[in-house]
Amino acid sequence: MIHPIRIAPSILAADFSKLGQEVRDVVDAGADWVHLDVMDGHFVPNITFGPDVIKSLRPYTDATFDCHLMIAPADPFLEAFAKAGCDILTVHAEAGPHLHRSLQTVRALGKKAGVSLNPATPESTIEYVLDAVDLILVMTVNPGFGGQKFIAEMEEKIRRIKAMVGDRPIEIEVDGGVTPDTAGAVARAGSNVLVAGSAVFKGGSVEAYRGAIAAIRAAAETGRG
Ligand SMILES: O=C(CO)[C@@H](O)[C@H](O)COP(=O)(O)O
Repeated sequence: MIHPIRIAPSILAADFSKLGQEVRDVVDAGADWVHLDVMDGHFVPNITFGPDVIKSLRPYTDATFDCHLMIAPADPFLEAFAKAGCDILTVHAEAGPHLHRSLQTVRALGKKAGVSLNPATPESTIEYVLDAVDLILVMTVNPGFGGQKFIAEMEEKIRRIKAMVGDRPIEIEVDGGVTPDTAGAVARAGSNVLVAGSAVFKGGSVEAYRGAIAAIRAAAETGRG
């Protein structure tokens, strides 16, 4: 199944003193989804925000809230994130022993279920949950921080995941070091959702966001074509 290219700016790189306005601006600038990086200081060595902050951002846009839960355990918090207004809830394959149950819980809450893989985690880890997922998030950096270098070896992993997914209607997302320079390669490998934090927000204005999103989209669409 061919999904459209979607650009999902990560607000991890936005100005946290005016997050609501940043969310509105980045959607006005052409973002398809808003990517929300939830970090717990335990699963990853950084802390960001939780469901209350996401709930406070919800009125700023109707765009899809793509929530990447870098927390362990995730299960006790899934309902709170669903109620906060997340549309997609992505849990890490490494975050708990009962991945299939976590994914089932997300769908039972009426949300799209995503699974994420750290760079060192092989794609075989998710072979038996493919029918329980709507999205696979391939980390192209080690999670925890923005502004890191894209790990080029992940292109092969994306290709393998794309082949494994086959005709299933699963979106393949990449996250970490995505810029106009790397977008073509990840789209060619088979991903259609591109998360970008610093490459989008570094400009600091709506016009700069618009230019960065357009450049990433053009590179991805050209790379795919
Ligand atoms: O989940 C993460 C980091 O853990 C990402 O969403 C980053 O925030 C992407 O940032 P850039 O590499 O695009 O700056």
